[in-house]
Amino acid sequence: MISAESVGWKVGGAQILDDVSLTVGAGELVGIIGPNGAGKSSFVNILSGVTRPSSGRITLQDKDVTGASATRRARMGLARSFQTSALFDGLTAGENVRLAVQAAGSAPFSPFRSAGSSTTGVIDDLLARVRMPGRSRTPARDLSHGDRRKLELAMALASEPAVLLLDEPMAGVSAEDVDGLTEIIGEVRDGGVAVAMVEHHMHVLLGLADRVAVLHHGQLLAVGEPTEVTADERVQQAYLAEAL
Ligand SMILES: Nc1ncnc2c1ncn2[C@@H]1O[C@H](COP(=O)(O)OP(=O)(O)OP(=O)(O)O)[C@@H](O)[C@H]1O
Repeated sequence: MISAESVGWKVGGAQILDDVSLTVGAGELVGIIGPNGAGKSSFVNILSGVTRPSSGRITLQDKDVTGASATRRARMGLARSFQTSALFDGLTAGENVRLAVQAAGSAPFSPFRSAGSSTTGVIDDLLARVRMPGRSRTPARDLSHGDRRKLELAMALASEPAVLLLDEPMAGVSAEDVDGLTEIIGEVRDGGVAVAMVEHHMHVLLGLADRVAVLHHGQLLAVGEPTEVTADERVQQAYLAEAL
């Protein structure tokens, strides 16, 4: 679904990413781990089109998108969530999702268009998918941190993406909400979406991911099934001993 081939990224003489290759297939969840500053967010930015790589190639659904903007990639089926919140606090949960649904729709985007009944149905479905039924009228600013992350997920799912990139979706979330988010993300993957996810909650990621990719100093140190990767001595030395 999405593929990075020998991706490199240089900034001001610093080699942030070096020869990184990784593919995420439909219905697969690949966890991206690595110490702080390893290049995980930079890699997600390159996959999503926020940053152009200095070398290498990105393909999305078998099409070369290396030079394509984030907007174009979104139209081609890619959605992402950010480390920081992207919600409109002054709007309700339902209104936030409605904006995402309308932005994803084929009709010209108008945030001022009133919600049609079909859009309302889609909004309710999306809120139900993220375990927030009946929260449509709650102002976003009144939601718990965990519910905010779920709402962001609902908004990312509004475009019915083929590929979903998640950058620390559980950062700062309570243990109870971590369980809920884990279930939701697992269901998204089981629905056939290719999911790539950066996450510091190691036990969650190792339990959820089909494969794990370890970045270290901008290079791909290892990639494989969670048990394989955690048993890798180089990975343990580089990272896991301190993280687990
Ligand atoms: N726009 C930029 N210009 C210069 N250096 C950058 C830029 N973006 C990232 N870096 C550097 O690239 C390295 C990797 O950063 P990145 O945020 O991708 O790491 P990370 O693995 O996501 O870290 P964390 O786990 O702390 O979020 C860091 O040394 C960072 O300072």
